[in-house]
Amino acid sequence: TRGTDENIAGASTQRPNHHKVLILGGGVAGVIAARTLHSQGIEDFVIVDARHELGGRMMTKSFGGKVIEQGPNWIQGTQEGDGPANPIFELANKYGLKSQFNDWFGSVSTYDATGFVDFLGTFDSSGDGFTNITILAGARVDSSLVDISVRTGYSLVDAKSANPHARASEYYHGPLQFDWEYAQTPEQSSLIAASLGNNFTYNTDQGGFSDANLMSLDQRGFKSLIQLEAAEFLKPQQTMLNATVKTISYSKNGVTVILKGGNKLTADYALCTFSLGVLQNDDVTFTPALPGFKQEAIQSMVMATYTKIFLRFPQKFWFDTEMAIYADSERGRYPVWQSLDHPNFFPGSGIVFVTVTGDYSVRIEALPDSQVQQEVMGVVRSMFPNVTVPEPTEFFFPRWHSNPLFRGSYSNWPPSFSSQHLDNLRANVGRLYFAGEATSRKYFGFLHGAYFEGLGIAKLIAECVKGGICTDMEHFPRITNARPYENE
Ligand SMILES: Cc1cc2nc3c(=O)[nH]c(=O)nc-3n(C[C@H](O)[C@H](O)[C@H](O)COP(=O)(O)OP(=O)(O)OC[C@H]3O[C@@H](n4cnc5c(N)ncnc54)[C@H](O)[C@@H]3O)c2cc1C
Repeated sequence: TRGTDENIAGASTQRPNHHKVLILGGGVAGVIAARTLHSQGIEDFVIVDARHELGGRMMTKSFGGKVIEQGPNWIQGTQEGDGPANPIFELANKYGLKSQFNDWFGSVSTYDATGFVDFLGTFDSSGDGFTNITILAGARVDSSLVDISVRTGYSLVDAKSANPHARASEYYHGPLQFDWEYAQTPEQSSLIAASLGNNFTYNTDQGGFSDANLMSLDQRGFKSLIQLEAAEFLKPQQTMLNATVKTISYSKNGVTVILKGGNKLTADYALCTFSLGVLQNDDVTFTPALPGFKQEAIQSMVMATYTKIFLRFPQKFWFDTEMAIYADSERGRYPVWQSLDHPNFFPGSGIVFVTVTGDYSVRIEALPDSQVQQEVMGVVRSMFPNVTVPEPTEFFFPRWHSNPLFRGSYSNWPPSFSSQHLDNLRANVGRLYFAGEATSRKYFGFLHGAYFEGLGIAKLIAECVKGGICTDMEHFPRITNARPYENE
């Protein structure tokens, strides 16, 4: 139990309190930042994390005799030929991660409140608007037009979802694979950022990796790839686990961090990789308060929530496809189902899970488990009216939005967030730097976004540490309108 808040008190003699660099947070961004410093010959750093292990949102759970993923599950975009590779895919190959291609579009059954109803025709045609909406977004970027919401974009390309079947299809994989990917609605999301984000990851013509989604089934957990990578270079004194940061003081000369329990760490530089949600919720106090441009950026990006609800039954009674869509009259009500009791995944496990997102996730987190279970079972029974469905033997869902170490699952870019806001979200303040999935302009929301940000920002810090040029990252003190609202 190295480095708990309690035992650090007596550890001041064992470990120095001053370092060249403090890496706050040991998720993908933090571990890759540490590896980057190490590869630049900088060893005087320590990763500080509140949890008992590295990996951050890559978090597992034992459920129904299997190790299941509470957080990320898929390598989104892999590699085509010798094109650019998703670095998470490269780590998966390096560590022999057990994974399986997940057929999101070709292995789908469709249901509504009356039971099985074949609306695959509607589902397939809901993908047709995809090209149109990304073309629309690209044209707006080329002409420097302002951003609009994905909903406005859908309407402009005439991809209007008029009934529950169409709305459930849109939720799952409408033109931009919507809520199920972005964890918020088309109304809440930026057309430009969602379109470009999709292309940079999935579209090989636009520099993307591939359109494949590889699902981790590894019983060491998806997290094992980042933990194994860390084990290759980290020395025991370079991690401090079970250590919660309460206060970060920063200046042009250095950074001081106070942990829960009162212990103090100082450093020449610090990299904060805490989630956007943590920064938004004042879980950590900054002294001095972060400057206005930084606070506006933090509060303008959105921390969305994506919730997988797991159920285990004595035996399988459901669809034989990998996926199913349930079209409720209320959009976003228990819409996307995945069978883990499938020959490709965990046959014989009796496990199925359903995903909800955005405001619906926040809603269910406020309810007791028993009520959520009751609602979910109501849906299951309406999907399978001819089956006597028993209660599940196990039921679980994580509460990402309420978790003080995350406050949501990943960021989503709203239409009111400008490209300059992203620069401001990324920018350093004094010797305090920021990195994580939310600071990635191209790959926000993804594991590879966290990876590239950890890498890129740690390189900047390494240049500073090594005494090279250390300039402030570009930021915009004021983001202004092209035209004033009052023109008289
Ligand atoms: C439900 C869910 C599903 C997802 N699905 C996918 C997917 O399929 N594919 C994909 O590519 N991405 C997916 N993601 C996104 C992916 O998990 C993230 O982009 C990535 O893990 C973020 O890494 P990070 O290093 O930026 O942040 P984190 O992993 O959040 O790391 C930050 C660390 O800071 C620590 N911390 C926070 N506050 C404090 C504090 N006060 N003191 C000390 N430590 C603190 C945390 O414990 C954490 O370890 C999913 C995420 C979730 C939650």
